Amino acid sequence: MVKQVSGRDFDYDLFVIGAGSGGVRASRIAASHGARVAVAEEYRVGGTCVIRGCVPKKLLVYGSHFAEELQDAANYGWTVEKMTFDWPTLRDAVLKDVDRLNTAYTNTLENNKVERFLERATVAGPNLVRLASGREISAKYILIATGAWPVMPEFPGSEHCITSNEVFHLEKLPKRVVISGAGYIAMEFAGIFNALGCHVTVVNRSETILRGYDESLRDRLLQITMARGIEYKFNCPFDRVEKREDGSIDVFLGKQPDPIHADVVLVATGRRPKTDGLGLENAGVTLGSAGEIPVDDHGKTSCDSIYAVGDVTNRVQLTPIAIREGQAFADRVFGGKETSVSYDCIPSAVFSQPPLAGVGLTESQARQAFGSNIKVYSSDFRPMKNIFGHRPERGLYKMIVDASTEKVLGIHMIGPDSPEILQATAIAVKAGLTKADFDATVALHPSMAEELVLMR
Ligand SMILES: Cc1cc2nc3c(=O)[nH]c(=O)nc-3n(C[C@H](O)[C@H](O)[C@H](O)COP(=O)(O)OP(=O)(O)OC[C@H]3O[C@@H](n4cnc5c(N)ncnc54)[C@H](O)[C@@H]3O)c2cc1C
Ligand SMILES: NC(=O)c1ccc[n+]([C@@H]2O[C@H](COP(=O)([O-])OP(=O)(O)OC[C@H]3O[C@@H](n4cnc5c(N)ncnc54)[C@H](O)[C@@H]3O)[C@@H](O)[C@H]2O)c1
Repeated sequence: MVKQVSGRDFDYDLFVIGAGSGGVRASRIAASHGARVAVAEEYRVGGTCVIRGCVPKKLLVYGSHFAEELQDAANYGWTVEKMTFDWPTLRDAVLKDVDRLNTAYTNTLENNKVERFLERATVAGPNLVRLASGREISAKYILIATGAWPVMPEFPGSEHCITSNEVFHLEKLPKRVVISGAGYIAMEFAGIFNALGCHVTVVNRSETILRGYDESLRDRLLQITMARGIEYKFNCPFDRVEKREDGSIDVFLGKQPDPIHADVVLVATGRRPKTDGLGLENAGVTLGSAGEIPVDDHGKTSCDSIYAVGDVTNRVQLTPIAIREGQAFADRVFGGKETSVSYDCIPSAVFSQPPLAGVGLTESQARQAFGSNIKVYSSDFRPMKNIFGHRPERGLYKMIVDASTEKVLGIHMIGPDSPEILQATAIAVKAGLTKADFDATVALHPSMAEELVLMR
């Protein structure tokens, strides 16, 4: 059933700008409700997650993790004669998979009869979109799903640095990598390059890595990655970057006279909503201080005919959220369903090595909300896999519980496979289960996940 679509007054019922996670989902669902939908994409259908984010990143994590598996293999009786790694082979295989997904997403749009314009689009009015070719198209609704873009702070020589956009295309594996930032992208690529044998230096302007994650897990990650050879420079803003004649790069930090020598400098200092030059002023939509599009609970902007979903709204920059927002928009506006997105208990993970993952309140967030009326359970253990592999690294699981109701407020973990384990656990936290519910569940032995039902 199509709601509120007034027949043929407009070229389309919905025009979506941006064919990424949110835009593709919204287009497909709106079309399935009977809407006439078009989408514009200026780069490649699939968006950040598929083309230069989650998917190629995770494949590089898998690829680099073989180093650890191969080192440990000898303990299991394997002889690995000569361990060599070829970056172009991994890079090209990953890029080929990106091509496959790009085609799959394009087919999805085609199969759902969503018209595609492979060019940049801007907003020309409340119901009008202008394509780069100059063509103007009218639509009853416009959905902005243009995502975000890497921030490159201003410092001399920034043009010699790369961002996550370029990191998937490196010609050769660098010997020395300097990474600016200590958030998701920095920690994930620090792990990838370190595992592949590069010397990695993480430079951060503060002392905090992975703000928002539980402190004990962050400390554990820091400890393990330092032992693995990653160097950290904290409270060190970039002063300038200079390129030498041999193509290598000198990174000067703060007032330190001696530079760090690098072959690649990756800047991972956050992503800004992609609204520059989008023409939103033509529809009276004003932007927030970070360049984001402010929206109400249903994704509606200050203009009744314009909605926005995903990273461009700068709420939670995660793919499953962009997808949910796109789905909820299409179901509500074109399917007549009163749906909205719940932002409570969003599970998230950092695919560092080892990975960490969390859902719900961290210990310090719970203390802020509940004072001393919380209980913290933890399991600090050495995974069987690590013992056998002669790895001293320990896993750490934490459960934060409301002392009055025994309700589990948050679960946080670092250790092998923690994102896989956390996804299932997040169901229990979202459902509001108690510590007693966990305790009543029989352990699945031997596993790392059994620690969750054995915590004291
Ligand atoms: C390196 C990296 C790793 C990540 N890893 C994860 C992860 O593991 N898990 C996770 O949940 N999230 C991850 N993310 C975040 C995730 O990719 C984003 O949250 C998600 O892609 C946002 O979806 P979106 O639809 O809002 O925007 P996008 O997917 O960015 O899509 C926006 C699209 O709009 C297009 N566009 C922009 N402006 C215009 C215009 N004017 N005209 C036409 N087209 C336009 C862009 O080209 C793009 O294709 C990662 C991000 C990065 C950068
Ligand atoms: N596994 C995942 O789910 C995943 C992976 C990658 C990215 N993402 C999403 O993409 C977003 C962007 O990732 P990110 O790592 O670029 O951002 P981030 O917000 O995670 O980290 C940014 C880092 O840069 C530092 N920083 C910020 N401004 C700076 C400046 N001007 N100079 C120096 N340092 C500065 C911050 O202190 C922080 O350490 C994330 O917030 C996340 O939502 C998710």
